[in-house]
Amino acid sequence: MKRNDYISWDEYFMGISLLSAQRSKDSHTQVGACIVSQDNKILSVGYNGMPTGCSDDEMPWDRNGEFLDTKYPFVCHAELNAILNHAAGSLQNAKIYVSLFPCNECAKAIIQSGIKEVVYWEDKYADTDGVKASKKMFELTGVKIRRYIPTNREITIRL
Ligand SMILES: Nc1nc(=O)n([C@H]2C[C@H](O)[C@@H](COP(=O)(O)O)O2)cc1CO
Ligand SMILES: [Zn+2]
Repeated sequence: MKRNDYISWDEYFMGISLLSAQRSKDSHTQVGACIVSQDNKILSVGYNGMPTGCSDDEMPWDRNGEFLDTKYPFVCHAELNAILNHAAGSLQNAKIYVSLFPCNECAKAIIQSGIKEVVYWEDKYADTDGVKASKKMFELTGVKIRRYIPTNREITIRL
């Protein structure tokens, strides 16, 4: 008989996004992204981190202070990493599952790469101009945005 308590596609891809976020060295906000084709094949994953070659131990992780003493000019967002990690092929008509709503810079990269749907977990920066700009661009370009509805399913993975 067929097993029927298997996880849904949404749970699977959001779960991978949340697991990827666990790789982040950012102590304040860990973000994960998982890009999936129209027919539900995983194309790429990413999380927020310093550019390759910029040591996690030497780069700043602060949120406040002089701009150049903070993480902001340096850190590569989860969505951009996932897009750039997709070395070959097209992201046309793909979907991106993200643990945090994309900023305006990532929104541009999402649109330009051909991704057509954004499924997000959290939108804690909804009041910022960056996120407002993202929503404007997604609306104008017909990129669908959808909040992931938590199912409260608990999965324990003992590592
Ligand atoms: N969508 C996003 N994807 C991301 O990867 N990030 C990253 C950049 C920083 O490393 C961190 C946000 O830091 P904070 O301002 O919450 O301490 O999350 C941030 C956003 C928010 O737009
Ligand atoms: Zn971003």
